[in-house]
This record gives sequence, C-alpha cells and structure tokens, in this order.
Amino acid sequence: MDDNKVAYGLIGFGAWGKHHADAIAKADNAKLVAIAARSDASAAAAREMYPDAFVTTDYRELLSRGEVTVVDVVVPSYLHHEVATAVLSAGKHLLLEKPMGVSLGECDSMIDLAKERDRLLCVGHELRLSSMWGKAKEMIEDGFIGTPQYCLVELSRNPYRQGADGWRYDIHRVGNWILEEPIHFFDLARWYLASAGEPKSVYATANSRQPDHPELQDNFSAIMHLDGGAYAVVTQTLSAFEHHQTAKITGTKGALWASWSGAMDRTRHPTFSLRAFDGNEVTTIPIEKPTGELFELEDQIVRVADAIQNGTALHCTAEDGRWSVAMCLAATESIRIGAAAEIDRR
Ligand SMILES: NC(=O)C1=CN([C@@H]2O[C@H](COP(=O)(O)OP(=O)(O)OC[C@H]3O[C@@H](n4cnc5c(N)ncnc54)[C@H](OP(=O)(O)O)[C@@H]3O)[C@@H](O)[C@H]2O)C=CC1
Ligand SMILES: O=C1CO[C@H](CO)[C@@H](O)[C@@H]1O
Repeated sequence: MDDNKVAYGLIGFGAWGKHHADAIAKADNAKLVAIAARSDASAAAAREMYPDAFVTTDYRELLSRGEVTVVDVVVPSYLHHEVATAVLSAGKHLLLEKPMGVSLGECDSMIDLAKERDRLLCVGHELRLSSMWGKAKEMIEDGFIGTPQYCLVELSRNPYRQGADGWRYDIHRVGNWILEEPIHFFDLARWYLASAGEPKSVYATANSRQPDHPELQDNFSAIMHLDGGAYAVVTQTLSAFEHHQTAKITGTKGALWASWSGAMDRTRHPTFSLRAFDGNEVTTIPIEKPTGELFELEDQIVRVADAIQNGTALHCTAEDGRWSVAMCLAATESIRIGAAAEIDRR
C-alpha cells in the first residue's frame, strides 16, 4: 500500500541524484513524490522518468508541499547548507549527501536547526551500510582483532567527474577534493577505530597533476592520530584506473583485509573480498550480499524511511557528518601549514 510509504522529495537530479531517485522508487517503504532540478533540461528528464512525481525548477516550491515528509538533498556541495537549512526550516526530515557542509560553521548550524525543529538529519556516508565494510565493523566490535590499533583505507581510481557546470573542478564550489572522496574513508577509519579513542590530529600531504591547478589535488595521504595511540592512514590517488579500494585494520589479536574493485565506482558487478586473521589462521569471510555504492544507496533510502516510521537508529548522524568534515578540514589545514593539525571537536 503506497499510503504506508514514506514520501520523499528529491532536490538535485544530476549524476548521483538520478541514482537516489531510482533507489527511492525501488524501496518497499518509500515513494518519490516530488523532484526539484535546476535547469529545464534536468526537470524535463525528471518528468519523463517519473511522470507521477511533482517536478519543479524551484526547490522552495517542493518544500511547500505538505505531502513531502523527508527531503533527499543531492546538489553540489557548496549548496548543501543553503538547501538543507531551507529543508529543516520547512519542517521536513533531511537526508543530506556528503560532505555535510564545506565548513564546520555550516555543520554546526544544521545540527542546531535539526534539534530545534526536532527533525532527523542523516548524512550520506553509505559505506557504513555495506555488507562487507559493515561486516568488518561487526567483527571489530565483536573483538575479533582485539583492541584496534591501526587502520588503512586506500583508494586508487580514475579522475572525478566534472559535475554539472564543472562545479567539482572549481575549488570555490567543491570546497576541496578531500571533502569529495577521502571524506568517506575518514568516516570509515573513525568508525572502525571507535573503541580505541576519538580522532585528535592529522598530518597530511597532497599534490596535483595540473600545474595550473595546484588546488585540485589528485594524490592525497594522511595519518590521523586518535586519543589513546591508535592511528589511521587514509590515502587516495585519482591518477589511476578503474576503482580499487582497500581497508586493512589490525589490532592486538588479529587483522582484517577488505578489498573492493570495479570498472568504476558505480558498478553493479564488482569483485570484493574480506579476509580475516585471528592470530592463528587466515579465513575468507563469506559476503553474500553484493556491496558497492549503488547497493548501499538503496539500503540508505530504506534505512532513513524506517527511522522516520519506526524510530530505528540512523547509520550516520549529523554529528558523524560533522566529524568527517572536521577530519577533512584538519587535513586541509595540515597541507597548508606543513605540520600536523588538530581536529576541531564540537
Ligand atoms: N555518497 C556518495 O557516494 C556520493 C555523493 N555525492 C555527492 O552528491 C552531490 C551531487 O553530486 P553529483 O550528482 O555527482 O553532481 P552533479 O553535478 O552531477 O549533479 C548535481 C545536480 O544538482 C542540481 N542543482 C544545482 N543547483 C540546484 C538547485 N538550486 N535546485 C535543484 N537542483 C540543483 C544540478 O542541476 P542541473 O542538472 O539542472 O544543472 C545537478 O543536476 C555532491 O554533494 C556529491 O559530493 C556524489 C556522488 C556519490
Ligand atoms: O563516492 C563518491 C564517488 O565519486 C564521487 C566523485 O566522482 C564523489 O563525489 C563521491 O563521494
């Protein structure tokens, strides 16, 4: 029965927004009732693909519609704060893509507003819902590796997409490239090492392939220290091919090694494996459900609808979203000053 489904409005119908639309339309507990795009061309595409949804080029018009319960925001990062603030002010729940904001001031004001309006604010760090990255978390929580001490998250991939009007290659609109993809890995590292302490400081370095655009950094590496001595290495290159991501987490008793490969990030045909060492033997942990950002996005839509309907926990809260921005901005500052930078804790 459609009446029992959570009504989603979607703002942003670009490369990733279209996947959000598809995930909402597929979900058993959600329905897509309204879409806001910016250009007439994107609005026309939305109308054609979702003829039953209300479509507008003015997102404020979408927010004025009473039937919309939750709004999914998938616009370029520099617009997150403006649009998210309007969503919460309109009394709607919010699913906001990463990065939560491009400054901590933006994140703090959204956290405060969501509390004031008593609305859910979920940030789109969907890797937390993965059958494989999530299984590694479960094993760490169950004590399989003992006390976690070290975490490496590494990615090599092809260059970023331009984004509508090239926003992703404009430093004033993207924020920076650490907020684009390494932000997922800072979030994962913090999540995996949660029992070891809180992130404290970061030392980072980066460089660019484009001499005339040193601010767009293709290669990025960081060492993040936590209270209590555990540390994480987050490292990425955009100068490579396909999409290959690895995480290695070691502790006082054992180790985990998770890896994911695909022709690109958005494939439904990846290869992946999780291997585990308990101090004695190495085993391969079966992962039955496919993993990849398209699958996790579908689960994210369901999870947020479930949180609204049944009060279940969100996989990634506004505070988690703020933490990942804080880690990225500390890394940015570290690159600027050439020394370790403290992570701002609210
Ligand atoms: N969690 C994850 O794994 C991922 C997260 N993202 C995040 O999602 C966001 C969008 O990325 P992506 O889809 O790749 O970017 P795109 O540039 O492909 O799409 C952005 C869309 O936003 C639309 N837009 C811009 N301004 C407005 C507005 N005022 N009202 C309504 N729509 C507007 C654009 O409209 P128009 O088409 O008309 O120009 C465009 O369609 C980014 O924040 C990115 O970081 C992206 C990929 C994966
Ligand atoms: O996960 C992701 C895949 O790549 C995109 C860039 O092309 C990022 O925006 C995104 O966070």
